[in-house]
Amino acid sequence: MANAPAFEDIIYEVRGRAAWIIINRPKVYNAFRGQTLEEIIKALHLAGNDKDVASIVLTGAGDKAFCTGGDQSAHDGNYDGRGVVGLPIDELQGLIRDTPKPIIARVNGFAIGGGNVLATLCDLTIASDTAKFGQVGPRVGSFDGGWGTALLARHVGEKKAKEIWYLNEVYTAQQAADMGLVNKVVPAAELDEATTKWTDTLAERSPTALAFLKRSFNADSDSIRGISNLALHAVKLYYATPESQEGVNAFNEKRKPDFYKFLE
Ligand SMILES: CC(C)(COP(=O)(O)OP(=O)(O)OC[C@H]1O[C@@H](n2cnc3c(N)ncnc32)[C@H](O)[C@@H]1OP(=O)(O)O)[C@@H](O)C(=O)NCCC(=O)NCCSC(=O)CCC(=O)c1ccccc1C(=O)O
Repeated sequence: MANAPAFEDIIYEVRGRAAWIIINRPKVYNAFRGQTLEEIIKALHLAGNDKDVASIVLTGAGDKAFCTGGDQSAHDGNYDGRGVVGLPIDELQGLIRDTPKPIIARVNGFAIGGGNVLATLCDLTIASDTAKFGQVGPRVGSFDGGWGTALLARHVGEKKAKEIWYLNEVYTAQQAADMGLVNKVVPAAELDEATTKWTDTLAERSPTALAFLKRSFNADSDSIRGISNLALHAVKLYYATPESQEGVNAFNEKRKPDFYKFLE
């Protein structure tokens, strides 16, 4: 690939007519730090502007995780990068919607926290039968009050979205498909073949029709962008509190958080 930037946290590959963006931090279950998001943003621009690329696949390395959200070991009341909470997360989330090519989440393991939000934002989701989905915010001192709640509720309905966020259960790929969070579940061994079948089909479709369809679907839910921005600034204030820090510390210390003292 000519002039491809050097990446450390991701792998960027063009396979046929599809660009594959693979989060490559398996030791932390493909959790992201500031640099990871910067690299995904660069890769999306690269793929979006490449005339040989018809669609984009976002996935995680290995078989344990798609992405488990923010790297809790790089979270000290703020993450370690650029942006409102030390992550350019709003920029990435907006870019997933604004890139005019279809983006497929290939979910190969845990899609948790901010990783679940990334899958929620992708145009299509294909999952291995071993994948697991869930939200953890109230357990680890975080929340996504924008795309992660409002767009999720459009996919699964508001009662289910509340259950996901309030109870923090882990759902199987089939349960996620039944609730509308996943388009297709395939045996783990067939995940790449099934993903490639989709990207081959997308490569045969009219790119202009696909781009207008994507913009059209987005136009209807774009008011969530403003809510997301507001919620990001709210979460910044929350991250500065001992209550949020109790959640992060408990995860890093592998113990249950003690939130009782914060009840008002
Ligand atoms: C994913 C689990 C449920 C898996 O559980 P289990 O199978 O028991 O494995 P573990 O032993 O827990 O984990 C294995 C190994 O991986 C490490 N790890 C896992 N997840 C993370 C992580 N997120 N950060 C760092 N490290 C992680 C874990 O420590 C283990 O390492 P060892 O060295 O082997 O001990 C479970 O792991 C789990 O629940 N993980 C927590 C996930 C989490 O807390 N994620 C962060 C949520 S908050 C977030 O994502 C916000 C970031 C963000 O994008 C945002 C910010 C502000 C506003 C909006 C957003 C937004 O998301 O939109």
